Amino acid sequence: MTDAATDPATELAELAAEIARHDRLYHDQDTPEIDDATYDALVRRNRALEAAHPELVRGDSPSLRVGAVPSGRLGKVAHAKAMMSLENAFSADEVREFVARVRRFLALDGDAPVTLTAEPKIDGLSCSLRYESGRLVQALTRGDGAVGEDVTGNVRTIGDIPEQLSGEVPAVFEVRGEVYMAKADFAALNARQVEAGGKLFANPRNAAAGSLRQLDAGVTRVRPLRFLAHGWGEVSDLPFETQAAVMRAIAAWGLPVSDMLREMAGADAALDHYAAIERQRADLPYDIDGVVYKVDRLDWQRRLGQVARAPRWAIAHKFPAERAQTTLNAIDIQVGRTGKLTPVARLEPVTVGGVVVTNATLHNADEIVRLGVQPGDRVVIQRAGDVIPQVVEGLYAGPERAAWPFPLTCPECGSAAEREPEEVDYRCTGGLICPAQRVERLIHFASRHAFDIRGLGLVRVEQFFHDGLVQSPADIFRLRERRDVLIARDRLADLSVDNLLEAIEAKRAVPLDRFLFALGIRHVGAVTAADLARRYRSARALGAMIHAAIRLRRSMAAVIGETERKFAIRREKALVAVVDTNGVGPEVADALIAFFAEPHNRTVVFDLLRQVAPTDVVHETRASRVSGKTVVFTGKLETLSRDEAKAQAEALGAKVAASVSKKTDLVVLGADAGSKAKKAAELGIETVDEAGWAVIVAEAG
Ligand SMILES: NC(=O)c1ccc[n+]([C@@H]2O[C@H](COP(=O)([O-])OP(=O)(O)OC[C@H]3O[C@@H](n4cnc5c(N)ncnc54)[C@H](O)[C@@H]3O)[C@@H](O)[C@H]2O)c1
Ligand SMILES: [Zn+2]
Repeated sequence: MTDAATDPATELAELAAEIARHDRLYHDQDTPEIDDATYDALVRRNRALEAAHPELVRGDSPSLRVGAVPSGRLGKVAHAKAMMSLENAFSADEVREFVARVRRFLALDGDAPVTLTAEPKIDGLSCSLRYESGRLVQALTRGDGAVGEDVTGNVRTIGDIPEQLSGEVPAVFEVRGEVYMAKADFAALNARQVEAGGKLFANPRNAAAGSLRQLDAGVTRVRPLRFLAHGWGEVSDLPFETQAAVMRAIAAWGLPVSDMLREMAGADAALDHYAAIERQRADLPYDIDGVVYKVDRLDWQRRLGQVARAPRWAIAHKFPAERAQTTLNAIDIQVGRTGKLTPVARLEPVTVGGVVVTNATLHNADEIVRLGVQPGDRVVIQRAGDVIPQVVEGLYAGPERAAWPFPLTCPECGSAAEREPEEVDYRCTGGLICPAQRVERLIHFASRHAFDIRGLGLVRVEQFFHDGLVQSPADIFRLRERRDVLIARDRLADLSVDNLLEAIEAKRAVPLDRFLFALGIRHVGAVTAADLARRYRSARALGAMIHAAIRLRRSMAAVIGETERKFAIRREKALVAVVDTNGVGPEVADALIAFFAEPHNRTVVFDLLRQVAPTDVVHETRASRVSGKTVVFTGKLETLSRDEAKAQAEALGAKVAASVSKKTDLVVLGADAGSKAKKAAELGIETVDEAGWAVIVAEAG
């Protein structure tokens, strides 16, 4: 992923892909790459963007999904009834609001209480056990909620789960609950793994998931897994009226149910039980991360129904973070894959909630100023569950002092670190040479809208990078000199080596806009690259403009009394005038020139220019009805791909936008055009169908 473009639609697309990737790593592969706090921050960002731009909510939005599609070697089976997730509450007020929402939804009057069940939220993985005539016939993991993995054989090795239920069990009854590992068993398992030189598990949840989802049930058998029931799926018959009554029946049939499950009248009683469970938390034999409340009456549950990924009649009340004091020993800067600089606090080790903490995040430069912290200070840190610890308070009380100087160069590559006026994060500008960013940039470079080198995707770029074959874009074009090395590698067959080299050769001449876009300059997306290419037409003309802009940028200095922010804005304005291109505003101009002002980047670009020649833009855009206008395509086009339609519009001098707004001049409606068509009608914007568009293209001079 690149950070070249930041319009909300692009960001939502990137978030959808990024969150889906972490869902796969966490839920499917049991190997999360990021901690839960970082993950939760992505989810929150996504929600905030969706709330601000409801029209941009994607079909594959993370807010509409549960877990991840199983990809492993275990058999996949569709759930008879979807398995859902839970909404979260983080405070007593949010719990009261949940109950108030239930009352409003059901239009309950008076103050008759809403009875809730309350029970611990166990940190394990969801499993659905299907009993037919009381016999266990199938066990499935949650998967993506619609399709789970068949773990029947594995589940049969778990002592808590009976083969045969006793008593009057409905003909079909799916018990749902949590497979988990007790804390002591987890510690013992990891100790055994150390001795055997095996893989260590990060936490009990991870160990439980890894142990249950084994191809060989023999492995599962020797892993100490447990089970607690907390609900049900498909049932042939449910002769009960409340959640609590069903849970009592499940217990009577022989399955474990939490002994802390209670029925409570109203939010306040439930909150008391929450406090009681929290007091016992540390002494419980298993990890819990909150308390789950459910509306007790089943007829009300049915009326309340569900939203996209969770029922309306239940909520998980998460435990708050835990805090401790310690000494801040040092502040280090970490560089992310997109060049973001994150300050990390190195701490005197301290135990918080049973875990030894040595690092905590400080988020960004502003946060350091806000906390007023410096190395040597006492600080308060906080962690919640598996969440990354953070510094939440500085305890320095001495005389006033200057803020800790945030480094203005990237610790990985020495390039300048810059921050835009409206942004909190500093970023490394050495995109093409910074080791922290290079793999991402190379993937972007070869991707479809950039150089479009077939066969050079993520996997190969990563291999080539780690093998030292490709460190910069120009190296890609030197691969032909390394044909022997490529062939000698066991991972590539001759034919595919030659196909790849051919695909690379074909790109020695590439349109100027693609060349520019491929550099992955912040804010220079495909559209901006095309604008610039059309304006300057040749790499030489573009280079001359950039050269002039860099000189101007160097010669500008802040005037007395001017803040950093004001100066940055004044500088951006001046650069916009030099760049002088429709569609290029201050942010883009600044990013573009900052990129080329960095000597390392210029070296990489010149090196690349020895290998490839960007082709000049020769075609004038044709005069047409839509020249200078903004066009939006929506729905499914029959005769054109989206890319081709966009190219046509651009060739006619039009600008293509992703969403309909007051600035839109024309909306082209494909089949099944949905909300955008409606919006166009509301705003009174001209629309044409695909045939109408073809006429406009044909008419153009
Ligand atoms: N670090 C990462 O990369 C990463 C990636 C994905 C998800 N996550 C983490 O996973 C969590 C989200 O996962 P989720 O969607 O499964 O939600 P969740 O685990 O927070 O809550 C839903 C689940 O709770 C379980 N549960 C436990 N006790 C229950 C009870 N008494 N009644 C009902 N259900 C009970 C059920 O299995 C249910 O599916 C977040 O905490 C997130 O941070 C982390
Ligand atoms: Zn760097």
